[in-house]
Amino acid sequence: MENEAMGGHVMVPLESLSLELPNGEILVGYDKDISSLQEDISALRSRQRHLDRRRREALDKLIDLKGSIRVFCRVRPLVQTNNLKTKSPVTVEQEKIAVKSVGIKKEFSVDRVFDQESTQEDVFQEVKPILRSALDGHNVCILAFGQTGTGKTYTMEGTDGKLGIVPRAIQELFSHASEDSSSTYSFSISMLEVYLGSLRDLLAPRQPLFRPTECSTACNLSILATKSGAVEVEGLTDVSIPDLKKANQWYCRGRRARSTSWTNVNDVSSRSHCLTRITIRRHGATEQVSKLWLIDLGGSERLLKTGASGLTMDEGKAINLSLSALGDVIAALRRKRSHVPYRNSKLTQILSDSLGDGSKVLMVVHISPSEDDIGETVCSLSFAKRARSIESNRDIPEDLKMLKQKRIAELDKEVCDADEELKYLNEQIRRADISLEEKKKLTSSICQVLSDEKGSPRSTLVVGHIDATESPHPTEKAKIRISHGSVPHFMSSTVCSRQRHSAGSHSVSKPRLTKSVNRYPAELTGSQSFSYSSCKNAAKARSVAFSASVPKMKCLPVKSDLINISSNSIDSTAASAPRRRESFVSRPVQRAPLHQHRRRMSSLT
Ligand SMILES: Nc1ncnc2c1ncn2[C@@H]1O[C@H](COP(=O)(O)OP(=O)(O)OP(=O)(O)O)[C@@H](O)[C@H]1O
Repeated sequence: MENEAMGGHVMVPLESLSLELPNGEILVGYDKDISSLQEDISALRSRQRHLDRRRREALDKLIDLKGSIRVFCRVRPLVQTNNLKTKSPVTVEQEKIAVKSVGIKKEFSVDRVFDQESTQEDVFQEVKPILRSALDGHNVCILAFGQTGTGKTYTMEGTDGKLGIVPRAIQELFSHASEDSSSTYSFSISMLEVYLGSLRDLLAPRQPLFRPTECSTACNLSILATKSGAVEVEGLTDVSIPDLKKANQWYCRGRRARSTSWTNVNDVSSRSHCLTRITIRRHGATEQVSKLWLIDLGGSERLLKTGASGLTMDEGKAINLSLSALGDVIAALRRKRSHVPYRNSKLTQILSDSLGDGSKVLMVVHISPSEDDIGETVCSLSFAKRARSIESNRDIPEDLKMLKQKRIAELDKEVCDADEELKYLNEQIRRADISLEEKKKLTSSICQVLSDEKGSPRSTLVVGHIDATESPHPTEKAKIRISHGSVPHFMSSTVCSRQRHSAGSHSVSKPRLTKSVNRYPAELTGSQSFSYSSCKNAAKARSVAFSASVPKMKCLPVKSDLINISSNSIDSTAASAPRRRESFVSRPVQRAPLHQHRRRMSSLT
């Protein structure tokens, strides 16, 4: 009987596995399989490291070319309170905003304009690349700036169903971390508010409500700078966020703490800066730590309002001071000045290690399209112009501009291609790791069975389960469940079999077609199998070139708790798939005794 499926179980000839049997005989195939698999994984990992390095370099160049301090402008839709009858003085193009009204005619250039119809998704797509920089180890700052009511909180936090940058960024970080098999990441979150020049920890254990003028210890945090230049807020709560759910819970809690102050203390949040910090730890050969700051700045209209008094005036002054200090710092960085005035405000002190060299800054300036707000709109755009790190395209000669655009497009493509290929490699490594694990488990199970039996090689082992209808001659006696570790009586060697075995080990068996095990055994359906040669898209096509150095692979299904080692006659999918038999069938001397064992098996059925 050729078919070794018995009682719904697939019988696996041991010559398909490479093991040292108790009698000293070596069965070739299995160990080699594991070591080849390990080699494959190591080749894939080395390709992954190489690609990741290339992607990082390209992304870094890309962001620097686009400007390490970038400025976007978002125009809020008109709201009921605006004068809807007059025509909006603001007109926009992709990178330009013109403000025209009586006595005013100004034009501003930014890196990207989001008009009134732009969605949260549109904005986030442009933010995404800078998040990769944060994951790559750079400190990153994303700031929302603008007059009160122009949509800073809408852009950063969003609303239900229209999530803003912060929740999307958190989601993106976790999603990337789960896909990247080259490193492991861990994240933690802190949230604080800068109000009237003091720092308030938004994630601190709850305390009785207090008025801002009566700040307790919770808002007297101080800023420390380490020798290496890193900045830390002393005593600031930093909560580890192991998963997205926990991250969102803590973020919501911080938001609530901010709005509670607002409710109870008369509009505090619109007169404070709210800072969310995600600390990213990338664990690899060395640990890399970076900070992602997501900042909802206080409303800038306070700069222009002079009629305020009392607490409102103090708040206005505080915001005025910190925003102009921020403008000074960014302008000094842009001009590459040797002295950068970080110490002029708490806000710039906290951010001093995240605005300068090696950091990436993105400022989203918010404006209102209404005629009523034209003064504040011009003011906000002037701030943006000062902050922008690169010369506007208008000041660059046409040929240089084209050259730059070309280079940006090339780098963009390089990053995208590398990303796609990395995704593909990650998946391959994940699958190969699963296969390796399964193989190791199988080996140890087989060793267990063999050592239990002391000195008698078995011809076949049942290591999986198949549909009973596909098992032509089920014989209960012939089953060996590896998990039980027990061996049926018929599997024990007899005097005859031992004689045959010793005779056979000296003779060359006739070439008989044996059921070989796939290198990556178990239920190899088309969708589960993977190889470079099956690549369909560009990234996959590139992998084909690489496949010359990496052997083709097939994988185990993730959920397989029973390993179905298929035989040709049982698994038609596997039968049609290319098999790697050479490691098993080309050693007749080693197969001989097993071949004879199979004959004995056949006679039992
Ligand atoms: N792009 C937009 N699309 C739809 N609604 C928006 C948009 N921008 C802002 N809004 C709405 O305008 C209102 C004011 O927005 P938001 O509170 O975000 O402004 P803000 O700049 O954060 O104000 P503050 O400085 O007082 O915190 C909100 O109701 C918000 O939902």
